[in-house]
Amino acid sequence: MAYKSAISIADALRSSGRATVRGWVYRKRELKDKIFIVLRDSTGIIQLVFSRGTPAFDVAQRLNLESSLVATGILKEEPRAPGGKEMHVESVDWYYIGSPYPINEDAAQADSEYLLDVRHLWLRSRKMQAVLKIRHTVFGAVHEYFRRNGYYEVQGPMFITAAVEGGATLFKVPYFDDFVYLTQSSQFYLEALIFSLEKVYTIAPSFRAEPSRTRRHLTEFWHAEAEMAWYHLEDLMRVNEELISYVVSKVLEERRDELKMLGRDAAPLENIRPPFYRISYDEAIEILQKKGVKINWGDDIGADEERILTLQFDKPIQLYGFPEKIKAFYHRNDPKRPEVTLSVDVLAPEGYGEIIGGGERIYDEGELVDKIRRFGYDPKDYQWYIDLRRYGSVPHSGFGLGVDRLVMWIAGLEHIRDAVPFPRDIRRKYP
Ligand SMILES: NC(=O)C[C@H]([NH3+])C(=O)NS(=O)(=O)OC[C@H]1O[C@@H](n2cnc3c(N)ncnc32)[C@H](O)[C@@H]1O
Ligand SMILES: [Mg+2]
Repeated sequence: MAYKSAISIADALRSSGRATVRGWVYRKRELKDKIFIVLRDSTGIIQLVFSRGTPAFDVAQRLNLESSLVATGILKEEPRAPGGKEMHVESVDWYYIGSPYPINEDAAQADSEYLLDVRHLWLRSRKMQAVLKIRHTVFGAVHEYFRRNGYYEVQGPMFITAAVEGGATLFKVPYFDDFVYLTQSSQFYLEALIFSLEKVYTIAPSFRAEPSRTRRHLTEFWHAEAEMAWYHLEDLMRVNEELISYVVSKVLEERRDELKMLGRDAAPLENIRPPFYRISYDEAIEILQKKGVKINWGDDIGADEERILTLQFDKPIQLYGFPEKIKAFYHRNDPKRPEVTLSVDVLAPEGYGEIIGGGERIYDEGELVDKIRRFGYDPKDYQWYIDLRRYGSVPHSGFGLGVDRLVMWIAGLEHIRDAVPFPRDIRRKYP
């Protein structure tokens, strides 16, 4: 196969003399005696020059945008070409013309809904390629952080039978002659696993029937969750800061070109290291009220309020101590202030807001059953979860990180859909 001897475009740009490259037509410009094709692969782009009177020129004339080809030629310095080099093509060793490509060169102006309709093709764009590489680095760094710090990777089921984060966002699906829900969070299963492995994590999809279309909600999102036996809120906040700082440092180490490609100013990311700002829910309410926000103690702090808070700080905020009534039933109440919980959300700066939700879990059986009832649930629906408190229960904490939201912030994206290869929300289930 001709393309077996091909080198990557990144390697070609570092080479000289004769070489073979392979990839897809990214741009094409036809002059009377020359055709310029910008070829792309997963490593970059290079200008190919075809001269009239050669068999290669005849092939080049027939190629469409996104036609695939393998070409051999001589590499020459050319400061005006991308990467400062171009290839004068001697032969096209293999090619696939394909149909006229439905996304034209000024695609950036195309309607965003159209680009979502053809996302399976738009993934080939330089912008999406950059996002996907940043996403790859983020996922790898999350795995790395946990594995280097003594966590075991585990998996919870995707089919569950009871709400973790409230019944309003459950997807109910038929299950033979019964029904189940798609998982909202693997948390409860990780809590079972700490009695075996003590520190566990998973990166898996979570599903939320979110009725609204916002720039940070999906109906299917990637959720990095962890649970740690013997950890209290202070330990958890340290883990939050270490994890986020490590992920950001890896993106800065590996993906500066991609951040530049996206026009993302990396300066705000240089500052992301422990300690983050730590403000209580009480302090947050005061800050917001002083800013003229009509909010009272006990109200939830939503996206708009988070935006105002995060624009005040140049690092993530660990917002802790939420009132009991605005957090899920499993959150442990502060023994010194029963009206608040030992909970913490991490808010990303620059207006991005919540990326992590977590806290200490109730570990006393009676306290848990009482709170399940007070929140209007039936303890029978949580029997196995209550069992965890019946046998050798221990203090423990955990959290869930929205990985798509983390990618959205780090890459400086406007909408969470741009952080995901095939995004799903209330009006998007195709392709
Ligand atoms: N193991 C745990 O303690 C996790 C806990 N049960 C939980 O699900 N918390 S959370 O609802 O705040 O969701 C956690 C994070 O998950 C993200 N998240 C939560 N919901 C979404 C939607 N709809 N779309 C995208 N991302 C979402 C967001 O970053 C949240 O901070
Ligand atoms: Mg939350």
